[in-house]
Amino acid sequence: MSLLTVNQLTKSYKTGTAAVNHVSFHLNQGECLGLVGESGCGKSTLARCLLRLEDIDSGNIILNGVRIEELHGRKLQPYRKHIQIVLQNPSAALNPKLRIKDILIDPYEQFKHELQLKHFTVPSRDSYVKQLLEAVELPASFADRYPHELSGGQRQRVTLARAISIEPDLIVLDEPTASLDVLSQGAVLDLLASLQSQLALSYLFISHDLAAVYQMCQRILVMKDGQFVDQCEREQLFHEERHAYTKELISIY
Ligand SMILES: Nc1ncnc2c1ncn2[C@@H]1O[C@H](COP(=O)(O)OP(=O)(O)OP(=O)(O)O)[C@@H](O)[C@H]1O
Repeated sequence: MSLLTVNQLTKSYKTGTAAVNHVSFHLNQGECLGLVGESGCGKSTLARCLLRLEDIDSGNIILNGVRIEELHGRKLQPYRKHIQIVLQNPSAALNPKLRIKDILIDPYEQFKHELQLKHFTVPSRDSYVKQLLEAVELPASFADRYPHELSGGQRQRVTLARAISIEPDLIVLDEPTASLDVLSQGAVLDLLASLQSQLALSYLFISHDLAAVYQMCQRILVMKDGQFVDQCEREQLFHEERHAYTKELISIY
């Protein structure tokens, strides 16, 4: 079943041509959909449009059967809890002045009146934070630390814990392992896969790293200059009939 359907989405900035240009795709419930393309092709812009962090020029974004592209403010709020995002740089994503426990409780505080959690329970704030840290394989004692007291890989686990805390349907992973060393990258990818099955999550997995995309995703979209030039099932990624641009990306990585 389609969780997210995007029709002819276009977004341009005042400074140039369309960063995302008439893009259409769907993402199924439980799927990990890959999005690859070189720097500047429009991946993050598309991600921000899906999160409604940007207004779009035209097109539709349909989430769980509801058109959300024109919703604003309080009307958009109920849909925000269905999509979360994890960004490349966990240091920038975490407020340095807050302890990890306060960072992790924040989305819950924001949405608690409309949440129906199936996996986590909230008998107390401490217990909930402990469950979240456990889910991303961090010690409970990290609750009292500040972000700068964690390694890059541990900080990325905290951003993941925050993203899963309200059990969204979809997480947009925008280069989630790009700032990590190779060992941490592998560990975070394994964790993402295990969280996906435990929490029945769907992912839009944006990455330069074709090996990671191949490992994680069932289907792959290839973007160039704001448009999709190719798409395929995972098994077809290295096939001869791929678009010349896909082959170029494969040859680089
Ligand atoms: N806020 C903005 N104002 C003006 N132009 C922007 C803005 N954000 C992005 N762009 C432009 O839109 C295009 C797409 O950028 P975007 O960040 O979406 O690419 P990307 O594929 O995510 O790149 P990367 O992999 O390097 O993050 C680029 O030409 C970029 O310069």
